[in-house]
Formats: sequence, C-alpha cells, structure tokens
Amino acid sequence: MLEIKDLSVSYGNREIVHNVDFSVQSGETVCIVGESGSGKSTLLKAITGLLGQEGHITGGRIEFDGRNLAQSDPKEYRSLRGSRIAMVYQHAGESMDPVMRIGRQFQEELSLKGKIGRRESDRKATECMKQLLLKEPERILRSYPSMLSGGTNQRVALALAMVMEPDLILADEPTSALDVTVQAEVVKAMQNMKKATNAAILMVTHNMGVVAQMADKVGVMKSGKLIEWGTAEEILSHPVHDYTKMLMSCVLRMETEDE
Ligand SMILES: Nc1ncnc2c1ncn2[C@@H]1O[C@H](COP(=O)(O)OP(=O)(O)OP(=O)(O)O)[C@@H](O)[C@H]1O
Repeated sequence: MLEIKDLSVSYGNREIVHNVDFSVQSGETVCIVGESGSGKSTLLKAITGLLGQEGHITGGRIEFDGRNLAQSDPKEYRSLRGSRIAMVYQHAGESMDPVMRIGRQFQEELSLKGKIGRRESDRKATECMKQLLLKEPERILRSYPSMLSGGTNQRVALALAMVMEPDLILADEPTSALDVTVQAEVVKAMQNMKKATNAAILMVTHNMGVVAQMADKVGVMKSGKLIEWGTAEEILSHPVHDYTKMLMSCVLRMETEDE
C-alpha cells in the first residue's frame, strides 16, 4: 500500500529526515513516535506533498500503490489527497472552513469523488458520525466548526476523512491538543474508525495510550532517523534501543505520577 524507501528530506540545505525505510499495509495502523523535533511531522508532510517552499525530498521513494509520490507533481498530489489519501490534523477545527456549516463541508468533500446531493451526503455523514460515537449528528451538520467543542471537531474531522473511504489516512498528533478525558473519547472514535474501514492508518503521536490501543506497528524516530521498528507488542514490551527504553520509561513514569 505505502512503501517508504530510503527517504531523505531537507529544509533548505539542512537534512531533517535521513534514509528512512518502512511500509504500511492495507488495514494496518502504524504509529510513529519520538521526541519533539525528531522529524516526524516532516516525514508526514513529505508523504502528503505539503513540505512547502523550503522543504524538498532529496532522496528515496514514497511508493503508494506502486506509484512514486516523491516525483509526483502538485496537481497529481491534490487529486490523490481528495480521493484516496485523507488527512487529520492536530487542530482539526482550524483546518475546516470556518464559514461553512459542517453538512456543507461533507458535501464539498464528497463532491470531489463525483456529483452528490445534500440528502445523500447528509446520510453518509450521519452514518460515519454515528460510528465515531458523535451524538446529535443532525445538529452537528447544521453547525459551524466554531460552535463545536475541540473534541467534537476532532471527531468530525475523522468522519470527514472516513466518509471518503480513503485507502490511506494520515494523522498528525490527532489527540494532543485535547485534554485527557476528551482524548479518551477521540481514541475510542479512532478505534471504531480503524474497525470500520480497511484503510491503512499512519499516525504521528506522543500519546502512548493511542499506541497501545491502536498500533499494529510502531516506528521510533530520533534525530531524523528511524531507529527502531516493530510490532506494537515488541516495542512496548521489549524495546531494544536505549532511546526507546527511555521513551517507554518516561511514559510509565508519567502514568504512575498521574495516578
Ligand atoms: N518549515 C520549516 N522550515 C525549516 N525547518 C523546519 C520547518 N519545519 C520543521 N523544521 C525543522 O525540522 C526539524 C524537525 O521538525 P518536525 O516538526 O518534523 O519534528 P517533530 O518530530 O514532528 O516534532 P514535534 O513532535 O514537536 O511536532 C526541527 O528541527 C524543525 O525546526
């Protein structure tokens, strides 16, 4: 589905991501963890073609269904993002159109795949929102993003991604802007999303709860390198690299202090 091969990414002449290799299969959830500044978001932006003016891929391949995205032009990327690749951001409410009601946003999104009436769009949106445990979907469809809480907007963003039936969902810290109780609701919603779709999910997260509950595979990044890779069970229970051991012990310590 998605294969990252020997990928290097730079901003200006500073290399940020160095020779990264991994793959994500259909239906599989991969979480990328690592300290702040280790290059996780840069990696995700490279995959989505959103590195901006300064950023560029300096080596390697990003194969999506056999096509090398690292050499795609912006137009091709845009069409893939609209149809086969969906994205969820940390502040999802901010990435939505503030002056468009949620119902209309679903319709706009779905119309990227073909003409669709409002009734059919509302039906599909409602179905997804229910799967993500959102209450009162009819009210949400009539609301603007600013009228909804952060946690609701985050789940609406997941529903907007899910309704497109994408092959790949990319998520950049989808829970980290939320407080702890709301995070738990969004994690539950993401688990339901994982069950309901056969999409591959690639997620950058600081939240080890998310990793424990959702990840099939985990990649650990440090200073732009993928230093450890394995199943969630291997990484959480038997980390090999000292850095991963430290990352896991920090999490355990934080969890103990929270109790
Ligand atoms: N647009 C940019 N231009 C120049 N340098 C950048 C840009 N964006 C990020 N960087 C640099 O790239 C490095 C990696 O940043 P990145 O955001 O990918 O890390 P991260 O692991 O996602 O961190 P965090 O967990 O804090 O989001 C950092 O040193 C950062 O300063």
